[in-house]
Amino acid sequence: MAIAFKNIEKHYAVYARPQDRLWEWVSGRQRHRVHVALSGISFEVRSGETFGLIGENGAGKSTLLKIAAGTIRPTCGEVTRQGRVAALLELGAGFHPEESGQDNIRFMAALHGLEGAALEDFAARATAFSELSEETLQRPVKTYSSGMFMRLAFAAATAIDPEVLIVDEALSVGDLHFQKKSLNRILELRERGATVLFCSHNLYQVRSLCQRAAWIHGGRIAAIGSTEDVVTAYEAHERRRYAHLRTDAPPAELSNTQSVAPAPTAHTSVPVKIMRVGTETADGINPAQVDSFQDLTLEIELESYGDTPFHVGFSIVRPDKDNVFGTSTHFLPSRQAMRGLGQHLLRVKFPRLPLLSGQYLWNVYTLDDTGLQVLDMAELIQPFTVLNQKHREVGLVWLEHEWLHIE
Ligand SMILES: Nc1ncnc2c1ncn2[C@@H]1O[C@H](COP(=O)(O)OP(=O)(O)OP(=O)(O)O)[C@@H](O)[C@H]1O
Repeated sequence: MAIAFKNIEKHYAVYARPQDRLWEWVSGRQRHRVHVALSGISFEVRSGETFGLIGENGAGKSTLLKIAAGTIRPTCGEVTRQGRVAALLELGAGFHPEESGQDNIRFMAALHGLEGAALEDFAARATAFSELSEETLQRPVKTYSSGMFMRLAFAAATAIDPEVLIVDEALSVGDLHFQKKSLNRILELRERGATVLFCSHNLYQVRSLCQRAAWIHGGRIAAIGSTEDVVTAYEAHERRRYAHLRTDAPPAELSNTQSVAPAPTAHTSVPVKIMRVGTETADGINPAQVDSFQDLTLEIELESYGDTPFHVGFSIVRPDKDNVFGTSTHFLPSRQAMRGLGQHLLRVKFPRLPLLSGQYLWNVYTLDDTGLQVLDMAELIQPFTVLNQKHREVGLVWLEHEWLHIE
């Protein structure tokens, strides 16, 4: 066991106006309401496992991570940790804003009890990892951009080779290069046997990284167990929650090719951008209306702006976002990433498309060489209708089957 939570409760006093806190103190009469952020949380994170926390905004994930890291105390209950813990929670928490980056690194090392050669080694590794210039490292950290702050925070937190790493997804800000570097560092620590506890809204990442997960809902554990079971339960809940947004009509105009611009990611520098997604049927007739068991080809046009190795993934989804089928070049036995500056054209053939009647859309992704980090995405595009006029089966897909006559 690396972290154990036992009956954790966290209550916050919420004041309607800031001055109410003072009035309460002066008058001795309660002027706040109690917000229960966490209640009845008991579970263990096993040594060496990667454990994910998922849930809606405000569910209590960050609060639980802070309790795990010891930066806040639970109102009641107990948390125990084993091993060297590094926490990446609030950006630069624990840094002295007036001091330089370099001094802050040394201060962090001292906090971990390092001295002499060990301290120098820590400082050298953190400095190298941060990729901040000599000039930047000599400036007070209060002058840093949030990206610089993050580099320093991540570098200083992971330079101790933690046995337990606690990461809040708030840290997935910053440029793509550093995000990838941080992710690789987390994977490296994990490979060496570190325990990782992290929260994320990126369910793809949670599925790919975590052995187990917990879904926190309204401050309580709604589900805990194998990642697939927990994420599936959460997705079902999200679908029910957004059921009123369901539509039977495809959201966009039907056309057989859809340009995808500008890049829908938050990043300005997308190394491998999705330029166009199109479909083709064997008979060349309107690919926005496909018959069941007709051949269909998906065409994905990409542009790579450098030599970044990448993978490509897609999924076929229903208008309510239910995944029908998804895969990626990362799942191919060779796992060989693509690379090369310039345009790339990929074709995916679906011989005798086994989808039955209904509306479907495509999600297309470019991913890094680990298949974990999404570089660019085009979601809910290129709607198409499948008509199953020649057959009478019902459902989403036609499954291979055989009727066996027993008697
Ligand atoms: N210092 C605080 N004072 C009062 N309420 C707080 C405080 N910190 C958090 N809360 C409340 O506790 C609840 C849980 O917050 P928390 O940040 O843990 O949620 P979260 O699951 O991490 O959300 P998100 O996904 O948006 O980051 C929220 O309702 C939040 O408003």
